[in-house]
This record gives sequence, structure tokens and C-alpha cells, in this order.
Amino acid sequence: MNAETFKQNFTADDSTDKESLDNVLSIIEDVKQNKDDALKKYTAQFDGQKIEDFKVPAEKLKNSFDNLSIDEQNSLILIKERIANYQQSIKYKDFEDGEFSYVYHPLERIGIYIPGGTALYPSSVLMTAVPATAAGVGNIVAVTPTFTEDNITFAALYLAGVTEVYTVGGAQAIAALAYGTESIKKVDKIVGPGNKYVALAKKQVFGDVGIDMIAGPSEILLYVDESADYTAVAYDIFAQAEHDVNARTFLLADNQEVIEGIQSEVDRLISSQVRADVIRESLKNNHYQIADTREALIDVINFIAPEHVSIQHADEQNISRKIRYAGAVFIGKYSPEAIGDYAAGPSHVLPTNQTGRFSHGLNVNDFLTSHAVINLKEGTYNNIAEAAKTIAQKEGLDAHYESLNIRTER
Ligand SMILES: NC(=O)c1ccc[n+]([C@@H]2O[C@H](COP(=O)([O-])OP(=O)(O)OC[C@H]3O[C@@H](n4cnc5c(N)ncnc54)[C@H](O)[C@@H]3O)[C@@H](O)[C@H]2O)c1
Ligand SMILES: [Zn+2]
Repeated sequence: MNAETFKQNFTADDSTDKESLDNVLSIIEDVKQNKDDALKKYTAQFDGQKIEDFKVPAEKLKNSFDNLSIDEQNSLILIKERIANYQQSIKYKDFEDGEFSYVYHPLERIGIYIPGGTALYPSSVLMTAVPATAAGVGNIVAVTPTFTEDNITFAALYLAGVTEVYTVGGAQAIAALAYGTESIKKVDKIVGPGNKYVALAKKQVFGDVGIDMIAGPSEILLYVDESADYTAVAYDIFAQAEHDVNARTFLLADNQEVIEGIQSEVDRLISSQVRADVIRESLKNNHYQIADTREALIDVINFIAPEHVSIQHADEQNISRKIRYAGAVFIGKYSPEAIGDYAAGPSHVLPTNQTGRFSHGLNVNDFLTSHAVINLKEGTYNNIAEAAKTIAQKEGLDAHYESLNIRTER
């Protein structure tokens, strides 16, 4: 299809069905009232686990790391260092200019949600805990519905230096972090990915606690031309589609022949994929192919604000410079999106579902709070006080006027 047809027919996903929302609201209320008892009830109901003490003992975290192979340990260590270096390099610095400064401080206590319902996510541990540590957050607590004896999620938590870990998941874990229970102390901000119950719960508790963003089903947009390796592009499409039947893939090209060339690689390779069933379902409902002019395609990219944009095109640098809204942009053959999932450096926790038009991927600065410090000299005051007094008078706020006036009189 062309860009115009696409834009007319595309609607943002609305996964907030009423039933799930009611479910989440009643879970949150229950945790507020009944605290740990409610956590135990829902952990039995949704995760089939009978838990007395949610806290994971320190030795369990350490054993999980010790029991990995040397290769696995070294992979986690290398990735952790890359993330830490990158995050340090983009950290905001205090601004000082005589009468003004703008200062940053790390948040005191944050909660990270690590998914665990159907898979293990050690990468999500490093992509949340390491930026928080780079910000200087002292107190990081992790919640995850992960119940096996030792596992790579616990190993990554150990390596990241997170010592406060609770085996609880879903909306009940988010409510516990937001309001506190007998065993889990309230946090200032909750970050991290999760399924729709987790996402809905985060949206509900926002305001009582900070959140990073709402991240829904994953997305990739690929902008390619004849110079791209069609087989590699087919794998990039599979890599996104295998996440979830709701994952979205967009293939953009300057002409239809390129799209057909890639489609024939997709057709040739799809049955040999381990997760072919998920990929087929995802491509059936959530795969879009758009051929149009450069200008129209750039417009489509900024309209979708995709979680991931991958440009594999002879003119990739110029295309990249025109992109305003995206979770992250990957340029060229050697920056496939999959490297960003694990090891490139920037966090893989990114906004989806057009929310990239107003939010950004998780980074070190999301764990800082900031404020201005104002310390004016007399000369500056006198230069601006008359203007302030004029407006105060117009607003009818007399005490404001007097507060300003008394200082110009003396
Ligand atoms: N954007 C990212 O960076 C990123 C990274 C990793 C994973 N993810 C996403 O995270 C999600 C992980 O989902 P998951 O399910 O495997 O794990 P999860 O930990 O997010 O959710 C599991 C929890 O859901 C709750 N739950 C299950 N069924 C429920 C029901 N009927 N009512 C209320 N609560 C219920 C349970 O309490 C359970 O503990 C996937 O959608 C994946 O794509 C995103
Ligand atoms: Zn991925």
C-alpha cells in the first residue's frame, strides 16, 4: 500500500479492555487493604505458587550467578559494562550560571519490574538496574514472578548489585511497590516492561508513584532499498514477530520490487523458524508493507514513532537525520535491532504504540530528579521587579505586589 492508505487505516492498539482493567483495579484495591495476604492470594491464583516469604535470600542470588558457565558470566559482565559506560556518557550534568543553577539528584528508592510469566529476562534486569545505578540510586528493589531455584534472572540481579528481590509479579507486584505492604516498602518510581496487567497497573498507580512509560507489544519499522541484504532483513522481521503475536512489523521501501524481494526471502525461510507459529500469526495480523516516496515514508515513520527503526539503505545517514520520533534508530547492516535487545548499550525498554511521540526510552536521566536554584543579585532584581509588579497588580494578588514592592523601596 502507499503512505496515504496506510495512515488512513492505521489505528493505535487499544489493549485496555474493560475486563482486564476491572481485574487490575480490584487487585490494586485488595493489595492496598490486605497487603501481603493479598500478594499471597494472587501469587497462588495466577502463578500457582504458595509463597510465605517473598524476599529472595542473598545466597540464592549469588548461587544463581556462580552456577552459570564462565561464558554466560562473561557475557553478562561485558553487557553490563557497555550499558554502564553508555549511560554515564549521557547523564545530565548540573548547570551553574551565577544567579541560577539547575541541579540533579538521584531518586532515593526505585522498583524495577522484571517479567517472568512465560520467559526469563536477564537482559531486562541489566537494561533497568544498570541505568539506575549509573544515576546513583542507592536503593533498588526488584519484583519478578520467577520461582525456580536458581536462574539467570537472579544471576543478572546479583551482578547488577540488586540485593532486595521479591518473587511476586503482575498487577499485585506493581501495587505493592506503589503502596507498600508488610514485607515490601513503597518506592518513589516504578520502571520496567511487563504484560498487559503490569502495564495497566502502572498506568493506574501513576501519580501516587512515578513510572517510566507505558510499553505495549513490541514494534520494528525497517526502511530498506536494493542495497540491503534481503535475507538479513527477513531475519530482522522474524526477530520482532517471534516476540509476540501482537508484535508489529513495518516494511518500508522506495519501490515495490524491494518489498517483493524481501517477501520472497520471508516465504522461503519462515517454516524453518523455531517460533514459526508465533511469527506466522504475527505477520498475518500485524505486518505492514508500504512503498512510496522518501518524503511520504519519513512522514509515516514520524507518524508511527516506532519503538525500533532500522534503516538499511544506501542513503541511510540522510534518512536517519529526518527521523524525529522513534524509541531508537538503528543504522546499517551492523546495527540490527537484536543487538540493541542485548548489548549495544542504550536500554531496550522503549515506548511503543505511538507513545514515542511524547516519551522516550529508559535511560540514566529517568532516575534523576532536578530543580532550579534561584539566587538573584540586587541589580537583576531591580531590572525585573517592575514587570513582575505590573502583572501581580493585574492579577489582583496584592500580597504578591507588596512582597515585590517592599524590596524595591528599600
Ligand atoms: N519492551 C520491552 O523492553 C520488553 C522487554 C521484555 C519483555 N517485554 C514484554 O513483557 C511481557 C512479559 O509477559 P509475561 O506474561 O511473560 O510476564 P509478566 O511478568 O509481565 O506477567 C506475569 C504476571 O501476570 C499476571 N497475570 C497473568 N494472568 C493474569 C490474569 N488473568 N489476571 C491478572 N493477572 C494476571 C500474573 O500475576 C503473573 O505473575 C511480554 O509482553 C513481553 O513482550 C517487553
Ligand atoms: Zn527483541
